[in-house]
Amino acid sequence: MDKNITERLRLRVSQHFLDSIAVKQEAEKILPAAVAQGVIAMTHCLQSGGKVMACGNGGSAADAQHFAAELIGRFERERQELAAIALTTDSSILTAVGNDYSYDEVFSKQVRGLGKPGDILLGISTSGNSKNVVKAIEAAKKLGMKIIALTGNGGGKIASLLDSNDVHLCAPSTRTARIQETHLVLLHSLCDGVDHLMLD
Ligand SMILES: O=C(CO)[C@@H](O)[C@H](O)[C@H](O)[C@H](O)COP(=O)(O)O
Ligand SMILES: [Zn+2]
Repeated sequence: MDKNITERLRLRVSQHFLDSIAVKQEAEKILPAAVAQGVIAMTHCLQSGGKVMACGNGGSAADAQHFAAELIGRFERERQELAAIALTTDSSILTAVGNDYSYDEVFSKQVRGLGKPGDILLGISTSGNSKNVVKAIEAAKKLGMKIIALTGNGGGKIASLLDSNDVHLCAPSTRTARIQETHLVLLHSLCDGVDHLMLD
């Protein structure tokens, strides 16, 4: 392998780490209090018989699934199963609703089908503008659900839909990869906080 290529790639990787660290350091200054609000809301919802529904596209779909797995399975410690579902996993629902209605409706129809007042919608969008997440939030709010939104890029359209009952965790970056990396820390912080309130 050409030494120049190796060196160029090594520098790019170093820069990814440095950029990711910088966004996380900025996030640490502005987001912990809002995460605490999210933890309290989620714990209250779960202990009152409610559930958390999570959605997002692409990497954020993976994040939604990752989060639901840690509530149903476990995070770092053993505890009871917690009611969480990712709205990104049923390919029959996703293809039928996408085909018969619109891809914009794939999450909102599940929210209307499964959601109850007191449940939480965890909506994840790095741009804050994905229409299917926006419509899911609109549907959830109509049902009396609370929203925990993970966004970036200033929050996009999603920011304008949220009110003081909701929790907005906006990663301070415009770059999708950096926002997603910060979202993972936020999701693990939510898991850790719920475990802390339930187990300690
Ligand atoms: O994971 C990545 C890029 O890192 C992509 O798959 C990305 O998630 C997709 O482009 C999504 O469709 C972006 O949607 P959003 O985060 O803006 O709502
Ligand atoms: Zn995890």
